[in-house]
Amino acid sequence: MARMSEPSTAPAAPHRAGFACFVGRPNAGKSTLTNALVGQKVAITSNRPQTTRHTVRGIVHRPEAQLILVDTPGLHKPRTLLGERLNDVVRATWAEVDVIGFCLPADQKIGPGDRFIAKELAGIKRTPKVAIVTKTDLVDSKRLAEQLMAIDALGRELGFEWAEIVPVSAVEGKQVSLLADLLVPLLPESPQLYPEGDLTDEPEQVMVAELIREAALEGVRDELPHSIAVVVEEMNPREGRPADKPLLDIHANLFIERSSQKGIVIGPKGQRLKDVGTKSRRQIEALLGTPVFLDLHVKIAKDWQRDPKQLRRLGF
Ligand SMILES: Nc1nc2c(ncn2[C@@H]2O[C@H](COP(=O)(O)OP(=O)(O)OP(=O)(O)O)[C@@H](O)[C@H]2O)c(=O)[nH]1
Repeated sequence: MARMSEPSTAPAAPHRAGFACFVGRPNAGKSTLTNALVGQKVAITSNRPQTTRHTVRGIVHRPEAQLILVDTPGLHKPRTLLGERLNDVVRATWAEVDVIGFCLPADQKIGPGDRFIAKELAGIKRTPKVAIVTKTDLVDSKRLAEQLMAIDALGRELGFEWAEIVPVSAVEGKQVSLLADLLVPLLPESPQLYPEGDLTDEPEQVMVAELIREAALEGVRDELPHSIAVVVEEMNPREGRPADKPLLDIHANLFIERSSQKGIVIGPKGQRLKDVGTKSRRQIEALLGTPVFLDLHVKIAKDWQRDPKQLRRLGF
């Protein structure tokens, strides 16, 4: 039966936009859920804990809302001063977002690691907290019901109430879009914060560019102290690769200021540039956890340091 479209007299719901971050102990399924929500691989997943080393954002675009997902590194029991500082960074991220999603795997009892995080969450009063039971495909409904009740009890025990408790399976795509539906009303009224079509703000590209720049500067820092800029133009998974043998194509330009610097960067018979490519490729592979094909070109952007337009293009 076709639905008649009638001119709407009700005022349009206000557009909402804001930030959400998923927290939870290692392996709770945060990255997989981010990818499922955004509908494209943006974060780094693996079955080893702690692969998410830096903030990765994915953006869910809807006509009425924009949900920006921030993936924070995990909070850990601090054993060192550095550990404490890192936790400060994590807490600062939590306090800045509009909603926090606390991921708890359905197939594991709430443990000390979860309690540690939940206690921290209790200290962040103003931000709404949504409990997300992940990996529901791994358990039966009885176990799921037990987990939902345990989570409800945990909130009460710590003196706060979950804005929502949502079971999802990112792998089966179950309730993933419902989760987005429930997160959106918790965001502030706001116009779009990112242009349509931006799936991530690509912090990975920035880090990749930085690794290439570091490798390119090695040994020539004195000759070319600040004259090298690197821009990652494209970063795409190679099509047609088997799932267990992915390859990431990265196209990057290495900008120098003058043609006289070209020889230094490229080296005799191109050997230096080759070494820079090999070295940075290894580091990029270690960072992203995937094999990489790196296509590196040297370009001249005349006096880019003095040209505001060029500087902006080069990401400064
Ligand atoms: N069966 C099932 N497995 C899942 C689901 N979501 C995640 N996993 C698996 O759980 C493991 C951890 O998932 P990640 O998304 O990397 O977990 P994370 O919380 O981001 O982990 P860290 O980066 O270590 O903090 C991976 O092996 C995923 O494939 C799910 O919905 N169902």
